[in-house]
Amino acid sequence: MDIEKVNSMDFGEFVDVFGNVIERCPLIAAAVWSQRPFSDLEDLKKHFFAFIDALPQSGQEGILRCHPDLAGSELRRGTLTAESQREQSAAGLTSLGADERLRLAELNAQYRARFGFPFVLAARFSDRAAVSRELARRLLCPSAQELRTALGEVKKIGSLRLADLLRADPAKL
Ligand SMILES: NC(=O)N[C@H]1NC(=O)NC1=O
Repeated sequence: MDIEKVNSMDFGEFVDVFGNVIERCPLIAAAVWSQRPFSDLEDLKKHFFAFIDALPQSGQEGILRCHPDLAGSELRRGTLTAESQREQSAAGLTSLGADERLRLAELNAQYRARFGFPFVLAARFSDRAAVSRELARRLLCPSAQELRTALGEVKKIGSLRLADLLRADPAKL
């Protein structure tokens, strides 16, 4: 899909296509549509990220709370979004043993209790061992730093999803 195609989309089509660039936050795509035309993919990505950066902390935490746990109950129940399912599969989180799943569930619960939002990590840049390691490490970080790190991961996830939609090299997005 090229940028002319993106710029020609009406509101409904744009939100259908880009509504899950930021997990379960179609409002962001709805707001970005108003900024068209976009000069290129980089410009499109910048608008998604500028919206996130402009939110108050409560809104940024809200975005994090829209993310399902990694290897959590939604994965078990089969209720993840298609994108999240693919990402969690790519990191090997769909084939964890019972012990590993339990350990991740405990760490996820500790993280949520400490920060008030779920642990977010771009799973496609990771694997099952790195997810637990990173979760244990970030659990010890100061809250303000952790909010910044988590939003950085949301942006990595969004970049990869945009790259998939536009079939571009994520490094150039
Ligand atoms: N909790 C969390 O990080 N979830 C996200 N990560 C990812 O790569 N896809 C997701 O849904």
